[in-house]
Parts: sequence; C-alpha cells; structure tokens
Amino acid sequence: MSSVPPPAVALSQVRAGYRGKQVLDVAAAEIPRNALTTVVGPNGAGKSTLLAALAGTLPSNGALRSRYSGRPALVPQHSAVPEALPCTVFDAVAMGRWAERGPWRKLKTADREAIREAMDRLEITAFANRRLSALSGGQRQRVLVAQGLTQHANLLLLDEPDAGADPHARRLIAEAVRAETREGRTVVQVSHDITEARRADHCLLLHRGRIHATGHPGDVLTDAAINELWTPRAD
Ligand SMILES: Nc1ncnc2c1ncn2[C@@H]1O[C@H](COP(=O)(O)OP(=O)(O)OP(=O)(O)O)[C@@H](O)[C@H]1O
Repeated sequence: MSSVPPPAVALSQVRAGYRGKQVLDVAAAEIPRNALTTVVGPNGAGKSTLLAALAGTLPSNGALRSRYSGRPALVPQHSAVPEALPCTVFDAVAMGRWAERGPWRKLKTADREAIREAMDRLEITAFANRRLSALSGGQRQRVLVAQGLTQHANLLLLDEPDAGADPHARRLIAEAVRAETREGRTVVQVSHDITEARRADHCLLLHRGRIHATGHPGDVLTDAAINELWTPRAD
C-alpha cells in the first residue's frame, strides 16, 4: 500500500498582516511535496502575503510547519523590483546564487552551470550582457524567474511569474516550473490565470485573507466558486 508523503508545509491558524492590520488568517492548509500548488483569489485576497509568510520575509503567528531542507526561494512580482536596478541580466540571475555563495565570493563551476541552465530554460542567454533596465517587462519577468531557478531551492515561491509575459514566455515559465517538480522540488505559484491554475496539482483559493477552498484545482476552481468570488459586491 502506498502511503501519502507528508506535505512540504503544513499551516495551522497562520495569521499575518502589516502595521498591526491582519490581512491573512489561514485556519488550515497544506502545500504538497514535489508538486505545483497554485494560489488563486481576487485582488487583495492575501496571495502575496501568504507567499511572504511562507518565505519567512513577513512574520506570522500560528503554526507553519516546514518539512523541506534549506531556504525557500521567493520570486516577487516584477512590479515589486526596481526597473532601473543597475546590473546586467547575467548579474541579476547570478544573484540567485548569493544565498549559497555570499554576494562577494567568486562563482564556482557549479554556480555557472546553474546560471547557464536557468538562462537557457528561460531563453534569456542572448540578453546576458544587457542592462536589466533595457529589457521589456516580459523579458525582465523571465530574468526574475531564472534568478529563482538558480537557487535550486526545495521550496520555490513564485508571485505571478507570468504577469506581462507573452504566450511563448508563459510556456517557457510553465515548462520551467514543471521541470522543478519533476526534479523533486515543491513549487507554489500565485496566478490570475485560471486556465493555467487548473493545470496545477493542488490549489489554494483565497478570499479576504481566508482559505475559501483547497484541493485539486478541478474541485476548487468551479464555475460557482469563480462567479461567487469574482462578482463585484456592494459591500
Ligand atoms: N506593505 C503593505 N502594507 C500595508 N498593507 C498591505 C501591504 N501589502 C499588502 N497590503 C494589504 O494586504 C491585503 C492583501 O494584499 P496582498 O498583496 O497579499 O493581496 P494579493 O491577493 O496578492 O493581491 P493582488 O492580486 O492584487 O496582487 C490588501 O488589503 C493590501 O492592501
């Protein structure tokens, strides 16, 4: 009989917020191991806040039990990254190795290999020496995802990685994410694209900071749930 592996992260009564204002209140949720979990919900539902709590960049109360080794990698929304960051595409992707090497140490062969592989996957090798500020929004998005991939983190957190990306870039990002789970990593991805979200292994549907539903995307992202959550209300 096959047993279900323990989740990579189990959340229980997790609360988080900003300057004393609570915006996230997750009673219970799980992030399955070696799988792609998509986090969906209307604007302001608390998706980025949940990712920040999982990344540990935002303090939270409650129990957030992690069963993966190493540090998680967080790829923020590209709107959260200064456009004029004074570095090249290669430098930006290489920053992904800082957690392991430190910012000032020389890159080793393994670092260069991880950077090369991530840049190839996102098809940004041709831009390696371009300034990040000279790229389009969609190209910059691919650089951020490549920076996340180079970290080889067991938990990869992506906040709307395909926002502003064209169909080809979306496919590259989706394929890169799938390769991560095939290689035994756990990925959590915030998305506004319901079609893309339906392709995930697991789904957390957030509404007003709480879990509205969780489970297989086919069971969670029903027409009824979508109509209910995305229909503007008077309150
Ligand atoms: N730095 C911050 N300071 C204060 N309030 C914040 C901050 N960041 C987010 N919030 C508030 O927390 C709530 C949840 O925001 P969050 O960014 O997590 O939502 P989201 O689901 O990711 O939204 P979107 O789909 O628009 O990206 C919102 O009401 C937002 O105004």
